[in-house]
This record gives sequence, C-alpha cells and structure tokens, in this order.
Amino acid sequence: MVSSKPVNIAILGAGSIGCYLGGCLAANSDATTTAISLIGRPRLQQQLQSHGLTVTDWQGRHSHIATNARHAALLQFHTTCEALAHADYILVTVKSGDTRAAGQLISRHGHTDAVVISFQNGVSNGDKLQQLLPRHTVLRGMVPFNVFSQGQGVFHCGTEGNLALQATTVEIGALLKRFASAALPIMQYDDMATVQWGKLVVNLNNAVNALAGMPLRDQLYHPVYRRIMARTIKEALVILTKAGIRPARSGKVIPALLPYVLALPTPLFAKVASAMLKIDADARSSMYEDLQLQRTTEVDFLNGEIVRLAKQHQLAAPINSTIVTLIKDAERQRQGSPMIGADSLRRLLKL
Ligand SMILES: NC(=O)C1=CN([C@@H]2O[C@H](COP(=O)(O)OP(=O)(O)OC[C@H]3O[C@@H](n4cnc5c(N)ncnc54)[C@H](OP(=O)(O)O)[C@@H]3O)[C@@H](O)[C@H]2O)C=CC1
Ligand SMILES: CC(C)(CO)C(=O)C(=O)O
Repeated sequence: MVSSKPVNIAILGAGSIGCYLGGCLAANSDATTTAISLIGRPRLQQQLQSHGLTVTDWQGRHSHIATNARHAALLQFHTTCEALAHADYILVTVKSGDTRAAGQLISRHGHTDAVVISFQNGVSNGDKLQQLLPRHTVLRGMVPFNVFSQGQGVFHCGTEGNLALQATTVEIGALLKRFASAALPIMQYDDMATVQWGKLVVNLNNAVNALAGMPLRDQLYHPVYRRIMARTIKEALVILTKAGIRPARSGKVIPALLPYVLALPTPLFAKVASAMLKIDADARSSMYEDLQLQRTTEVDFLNGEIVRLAKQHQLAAPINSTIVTLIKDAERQRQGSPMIGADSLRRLLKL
C-alpha cells in the first residue's frame, strides 16, 4: 500500500451498520487520507442524496456529512460494485442471508490484496466469505452496538460497546487508525469465534424483541419478556456447554451470567443493567426493523444456529425452535412485528 494514496475503504451493504460506520469514518477523515465507498440500494442512495448522511449516538455524537460534489472524493454512494476494485479494505455489512452474494461480488470485482472484514452477526459469515474468497484475507468482526435507521439519512447508535476484530498478522494499521480517530475503537481478539458466540447469545433476544414489537429498553424492563429472554438464553447456554463452546464476554456483558441477571426483580435488574449496558429509550433490534421492512430476517443464523447445534448433539431446543417458527410466520405475513403480548408469547413458548 502506498502511503501517499488515500486509504480506500469500501462498505458492502450500506444499511444501518454500513452507513453508521461509513458516516463516522467520513466525519473524522479527509479526502487526502481516506476514500469511502458505500455500496447499497437505490432506496438509501436517494435518502442520502436528498438529506446527506447524519450519524448520532447515545453519548451525543452528531455528525452530518453532505453527500454533494464537494465531498465526493471522501464519501461516495454506489449501487453497483465496481468501486470494490479500488478498495484496500472491504467491510461486509449485509445481512447474513446476503453473504454468499456479497462474497461472489467481492470475488468478481475486488482486488485479492484487499482485506475483507465481516462486521455481521452470527457465527458463520466469516467462514462463508473465506470459502468464497480463498485468496483474500478474511477477518471476522463483531458489532456490539445497536444502530437504527431513523429515515432522512439519519443513523442512530443507541447502545454502548467496542467493535471487535479477529487478531491478525496482516497489516491493518491504517484501518485501525481511522476507526480510532472516529471514536470507534476496535478491540482485537485471538479467539474471535468465542466472541461471536457470545454475541449470538445476546442476539437470541433479537427475535423476542421483534415478536414483541417494542423498544429494547421497554422489553428488558418487562418482567415477563425478561423471563422469556432468560429461558431462551439458558436453553442455548446448556446446548453450547454440551457442544464444548464457551461464549466469551466482549465488554461488560458476560453471556453465562445473563439468565441470572435477567431473572432479578425489576428494580434490582435496573441497577445491574444500567451499570452493564447503556441503552437508549428508542433502540430496537435489527430483526424488528427487518420485519417492519418486510425483509427476510437473520433468525436462521441466530436462534436457528442453536437449533442446528442441538440437533447435531441429539439435544432438544424447543424454545429457540418455536421462536424460529414464530419469526418465519411473521416474515410470511409481511405485516411487520406481530406485537405478541408478553403473556401470549410465554404461552406460545410453553413457559
Ligand atoms: N442494526 C444493528 O443494530 C446491528 C446489526 N448487526 C449486524 O450487522 C449486519 C448488517 O445489519 P444492518 O446494517 O442492520 O442491515 P441492513 O439491512 O440495514 O443493511 C444491509 C443493507 O445491505 C443491502 N444489500 C444487501 N446485499 C447487497 C448487495 N449485494 N449490494 C448492495 N447492497 C446490498 C441491503 O439491501 P436490502 O434492503 O435489499 O436487503 C441493506 O440495505 C447484520 O449481520 C446484523 O445482524 C450487528 C449489530 C447491530
Ligand atoms: C440490538 C443488538 C445490538 C443486540 O441484540 C443487535 O445486535 C441487533 O440489533 O442486531
């Protein structure tokens, strides 16, 4: 990489996470050092052309990047993938169901020197990308925080946490520096798989939140939804233990303790939770957003992963399995969140 040339970062899948990361990087860089290509759909392109890109967070971050000709060298939005050819780093931020297509596009357009980073939920996307891209360095990443698209080009990060990335001997200093300058520090982990399993355990609640159809904080402070979340996670932890997988903490949330924390009475839970995780009043899970936008969710890659692992080990996962079925029903109905009340959901899950 020639140091006088701007570092070229392509973000494949410009949605909530992609636009947020791209916006934070662009707001803290300039065109002499950095070129960012957001690759996404015409719907988002139109939004950004009309309103620019605004990134905000729970700590008061508020940056606006105009997407006009003056900023074109720093940040561009593309609806096709030719820009991948110039990328030094390709951040993959599509939903898990689109990973195969994303890998094929990188294979067709991307340079093999480009370092590919999966910033996706689930535990299988990195492997899938590496299989499709045998000549590339593919690194597994993890995004701990929630980003919600608020419309008019505004992307809001509503919870805390540091990005995680598989440790590597490949030179990625230029990328780490830009993320650090954008107040998005990246922690590197030798055993990224256990970090991803830890995040998957937390993400088991995405489906509960999408079925409930309410902000994450309201759902967490509701004792019955919290009990449902605790039982869903507990079932998964038993299966992970039998499979020899120890989900790691990445930040203040310790996966193995979650069922106990969630089982606390609400006033005590509120105290522990506020020390553990800062969360905005209006943050919602990405799966809720998928149902609202009538898209296929990632349930197969989250709760479905637990069901698959249970089968492999001749175990049962009735709670996670029913959750998968309920989400698939909601996907088919295409009417957004089914907004299942806490007691009804408890009965449906036979809890
Ligand atoms: N949102 C969140 O708070 C968090 C999300 N994550 C994870 O990050 C990943 C991304 O999630 P999120 O940002 O919410 O997802 P989004 O759906 O908001 O963004 C992905 C975007 O990529 C587009 N896309 C898909 N394939 C292509 C392609 N081939 N070319 C161009 N654009 C494409 C999608 O379009 P289309 O509309 O057609 O699908 C969509 O607009 C997921 O794995 C998610 O689980 C992790 C932590 C938090
Ligand atoms: C909400 C959060 C941060 C954790 O469940 C998430 O990962 C998502 O919405 O996909």
